[in-house]
Amino acid sequence: MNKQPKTHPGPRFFPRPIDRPSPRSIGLAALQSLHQELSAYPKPGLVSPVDSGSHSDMDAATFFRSLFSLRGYFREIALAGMGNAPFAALKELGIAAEERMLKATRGVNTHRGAIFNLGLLAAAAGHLRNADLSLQNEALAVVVRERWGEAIRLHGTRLPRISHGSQVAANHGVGGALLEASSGFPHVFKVGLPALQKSLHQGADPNSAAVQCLFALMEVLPDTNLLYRGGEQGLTFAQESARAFLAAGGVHRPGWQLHAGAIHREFVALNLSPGGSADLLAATLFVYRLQS
Ligand SMILES: CC(C)(COP(=O)(O)OP(=O)(O)OC[C@H]1O[C@@H](n2cnc3c(N)ncnc32)[C@H](O[C@H]2O[C@H](COP(=O)(O)OP(=O)(O)OP(=O)(O)O)[C@@H](O)[C@H]2O)[C@@H]1O)[C@@H](O)C(=O)NCCC(=O)NCCS
Ligand SMILES: Nc1ncnc2[nH]cnc12
Repeated sequence: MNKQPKTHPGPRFFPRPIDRPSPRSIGLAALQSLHQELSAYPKPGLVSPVDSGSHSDMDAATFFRSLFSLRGYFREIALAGMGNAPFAALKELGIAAEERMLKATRGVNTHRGAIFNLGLLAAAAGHLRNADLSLQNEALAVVVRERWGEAIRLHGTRLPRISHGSQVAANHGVGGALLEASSGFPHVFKVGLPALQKSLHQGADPNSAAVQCLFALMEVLPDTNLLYRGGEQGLTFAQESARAFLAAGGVHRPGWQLHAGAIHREFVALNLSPGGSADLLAATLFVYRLQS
């Protein structure tokens, strides 16, 4: 009999897992990403270990306490994603994490956006791991959009109209965190990730690449924190500052820290803070870690 060499039946039959992160490693990656976002400097108007930017009610220590309170949450929500949990179950975990965060910070909102954004991405990572599917390309985005997108939209219509985000939605007609999540984090996958990867590829160190990524997000994101504090004028100012920084070469220009530092001081003088962009920077760093 003519013996044929054994061939691999191909990916259709054995979707070869490229990456199978455990819930524990997903949780760790989320915390590391939030820590990396906090440490990045200079970031316009935002809190870092160097200063509190435009925030009088919090500093880096507040963020560390907040991070400590979230240490079990991302692992738990990844596990829920592995168990194919519906959005209602994820929401319960998110609300409980928000309560722990507010207790740890004595009522200051440090990580509400991150609990929501990175929580959904962690659940998506758990879901893909359970199905033995790769996390590469836009797989995480597709899971969030297709599994939970509709429920997130519905959740948004039922929220009490008291949050800053919902006031901005009513006054300026932008969708903020809810629209970003329900549509599968387009700013993370189409803006943040390419900017981070390109900057690293061009030789930037991790801190500089994170700052470059933040400016790329700020240039285009309808950031509800900027709109809440500065109205349309504040958002436009922030987007134009980011555009000018990037057009001048961003972090790839020698001495870029002086330019970024000057923008930081302008934001502080105007009491502006791009909190939504900072959250999406953390979400981008998280996706990058999961895919690396
Ligand atoms: C669904 C919720 C997250 C509620 O969202 P909503 O839009 O109603 O409102 P906010 O309470 O304003 O929170 C949304 C936060 O999301 C971040 N964000 C802003 N723009 C965008 C964007 N375009 N895309 C993605 N994310 C965005 C941002 O987070 C950062 O800002 C927070 C600080 O904000 P604030 O309290 O307004 O503080 P200051 O500017 O300092 O105000 P003052 O000092 O002047 O008072 C900080 O947390 C950053 O992370 C937005 O603020 C949610 O509440 C909800 O439903 N939660 C329960 C469900 C859940 O979490 N589930 C998780 C698993 S599914
Ligand atoms: N570093 C930071 N400073 C202020 N608000 C934020 N929201 C998320 N990260 C932040």
